[in-house]
Formats: sequence, C-alpha cells, structure tokens
Amino acid sequence: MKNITLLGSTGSIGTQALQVIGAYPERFRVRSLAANTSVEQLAHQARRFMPDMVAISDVSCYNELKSALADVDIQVLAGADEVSRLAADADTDMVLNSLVGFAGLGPTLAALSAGNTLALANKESLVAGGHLAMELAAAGGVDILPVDSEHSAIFQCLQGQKISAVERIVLTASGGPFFGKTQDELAHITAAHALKHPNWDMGAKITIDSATLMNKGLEVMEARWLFDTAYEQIHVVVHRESIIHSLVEFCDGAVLAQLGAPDMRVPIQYALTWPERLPGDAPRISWEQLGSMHFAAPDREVFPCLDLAYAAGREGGSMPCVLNAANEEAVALFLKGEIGFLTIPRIIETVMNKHKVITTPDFDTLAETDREARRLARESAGMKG
Ligand SMILES: NC(=O)C1=CN([C@@H]2O[C@H](COP(=O)(O)OP(=O)(O)OC[C@H]3O[C@@H](n4cnc5c(N)ncnc54)[C@H](OP(=O)(O)O)[C@@H]3O)[C@@H](O)[C@H]2O)C=CC1
Ligand SMILES: CC(=O)[C@@H](O)[C@H](O)COP(=O)(O)O
Ligand SMILES: [Mn+2]
Repeated sequence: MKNITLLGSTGSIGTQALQVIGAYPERFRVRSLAANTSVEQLAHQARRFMPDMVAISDVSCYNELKSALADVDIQVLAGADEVSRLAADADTDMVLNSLVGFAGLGPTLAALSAGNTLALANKESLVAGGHLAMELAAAGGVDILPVDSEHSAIFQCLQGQKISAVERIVLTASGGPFFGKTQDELAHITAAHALKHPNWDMGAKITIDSATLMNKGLEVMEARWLFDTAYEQIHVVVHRESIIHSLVEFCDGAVLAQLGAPDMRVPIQYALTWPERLPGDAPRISWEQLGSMHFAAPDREVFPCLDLAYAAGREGGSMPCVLNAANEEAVALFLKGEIGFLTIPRIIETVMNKHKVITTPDFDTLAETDREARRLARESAGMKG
C-alpha cells in the first residue's frame, strides 16, 4: 500500500490523480490532501478518501473547513507552512505536488529534504529552484518522477537507456489556440479566447502559458533539471495533435517517442506506479482514422516567451525565478482583463532587464526575488503595489 500526499487535490491534475488513486484502492491510500481556497471541494474529497490530514493554504478558510469536517476523524491544518509540513510527513511514501506556481517550491523542497519520493507536476518548482531541488534529490537519493506529459514521455523513452547516449531532447508543443496568428491578430484577443486549448483541458494559468508558449519555455527549464541536459540539447517542435508527447534522439541516430491520446491520467498513473505499468482507461488512438500528424517550427517572433525562457535558463541563478514570477503576475492580470495578451512578454522582459542575477540563491533569497519581481511586474503593468 502506497501512502500518497496529494498537494493541489482540487485542481485539474489533483482531481485526475484522485481518479487514478480511486481506481486502485488496494494499492494507494490518501495520506493527506491540500488546496488553497476550495473548501467545499476539499471537504468532499476528504469524505470520499478519508485521509489522516487535510491542509488549506489560505488561513482565512480554516474555520469553514474545520466545521465542514467536524464529524470525521481528519486533522485540519491551515497555512502554507502546514502544506510544506504535509510534504515532509514521515508516513508518506510519495508526494504528488500538483500545486500551481511558485507556491509549489517550498513543498517540493520539503518533500525532498524528508526523503519522500516526489511525483512532480508543479514545473514552477524546478524553474525557480531547480538547483536546490536536484541537489536535495541527489544528496538523499530521492526519486523525482515527472508528471508533466512531455517529461513523462522523455522519462519513459529513457527507461533502460544511458543519459550519456542522448543527443537531443525534442519537446513537442501543441502551438496553443493561436498557432499561425500574427501579432496584429493577437492584439485584441481576450482571456476567453486564450483559455480554449486545442487538445488539453487544464487549469487557467497553464492554459494561458500554453497560448503564449511560455509553458514550453518553462518545460525547457524543467527538462534541463530533470534530465541534466544542456540547453543546446533541448529543442522545441510544434506538433499540433499532442499525440507525440515528446521525443529523444540518441547518438546512433535512433529516435524514441512516447505517444498516446492527450489524457493526463496516463503520466499521472505512470508516476504513481513506476516502474510498473497498470491498466488504465485513457482513450485509445485509432491510427487508421488519425491519418496524419503535423509539425512546424515555433514562431519565436509572435511568441517571444519561448526565447525569454531560454535566455533566463541560460543566464541561470535567480533569473528563471524572476521570469516565472513576472509571468505569474502578468498571466493573473491578463486573466482579470487588466492587460492585453501581447503585454505579457513585454512585462516579463522589462522585469528581467531590471534584475541583477544572484548566482546560487537559497530558498529565502528566491522567495524575496519572487516577491520583488511580482512587485516590478505590477508596476510595469501600471498597477499599484
Ligand atoms: N493541468 C494539466 O493538465 C497540467 C498541469 N501541469 C502543471 O501542474 C500544476 C497544476 O496545474 P493545474 O492542475 O492545471 O492547476 P489548477 O489551477 O487546476 O490547480 C491548482 C491547485 O493548486 C492549489 N493551489 C493554488 N495555489 C495554491 C497555494 N498558494 N497554496 C496551496 N495550494 C494552491 C489549488 O487550490 P484551490 O482549488 O483551492 O485554488 C488547486 O488545488 C502546474 O504547475 C501546471 O503547470 C503540468 C502538466 C499538465
Ligand atoms: C498536458 C501538458 O503536459 C501540458 O503542459 C501541455 O503540454 C500543454 O500544451 P502545450 O504543448 O500547448 O504547451
Ligand atoms: Mn506539459
């Protein structure tokens, strides 16, 4: 029986993870659940899966959650520190971190420090603090199992292979809802347009990141850390159908890829059961009906976020944390209708240009860097505070 701590249980990944866990009650037990503000949903999940503990990050939600679970034997906790405490819990076999944003970094580091195997969906952890996470994982011999579909694909292709035989990693990108558009055409698009991803049903933040290609930029950095690969060896290609989840090119010219319907339950389940594979009910592809698949180079001028991310990654140190924080703020403002789509990369570039890189930031330095970059992003967008 594997005891799972699921952080971000009320989100897109979190709810799909509970479907996977619920399908295998003889293998998985939910040790704890955590969310930010979704009290009703979290309480409902807690009643269904009966974890030992639940945590709500927003302390103002504590009383409501506590009374919603007053009649069951579940410990109720509140605050970001308690979410990290759940990640470090000694009776947990695996932490699935499906929080969104920089908020995931503390729990990622807490899980790794405690020696808890980490199934990682929260790519922002590795973007902002990859050097800290990988150092902890190496020092404690702790496995990080990728959940992000592209990284799961690469991980699957690398089973039984030597990383030294890899020539190039090729991350596939759907191209998002605005593939083929010009800058002029993007000037007046709204959040409602950008939230229509062609192939995946995901949380709002990652869906906007997919539309700007920042998601792929973050994934380039995520791959750099997970597979210890130089940026020169990480390539991005647009593949419109999201059926090839990524490819690995080897030194002998062989190319391995992982394919399947775009369904996150597959990489989630693989992370939970690795190195085993268990039956799952993701849709199967009819190859005859599929007909053809399409590939293209990303348009780096219309979607400058991809190269901003490569630049931040190459600069290293605190710069990826700055890019990530500015992006989180810009995306939040875009979702609220306070800035246009094309302003997102402009804000990020402005904030990056103002930052003086710190070479090997510790967690507290990253937290301060994140706060300051958010402030600068709001200032650059013409917002107060
Ligand atoms: N969705 C997908 O298909 C994929 C997602 N990912 C990555 O997985 C992560 C999660 O994405 P997704 O599930 O789409 O996101 P969602 O927005 O759907 O869910 C986010 C979850 O995190 C919780 N949360 C948000 N902020 C905080 C906080 N400050 N403290 C504690 N909990 C918080 C939310 O709680 P509440 O409900 O209370 O707000 C919710 O449970 C992201 O890093 C994303 O990039 C990667 C690949 C695919
Ligand atoms: C499902 C998943 O892993 C997402 O990160 C997805 O890849 C987003 O699609 P894009 O390729 O459009 O960024
Ligand atoms: Mn992905």
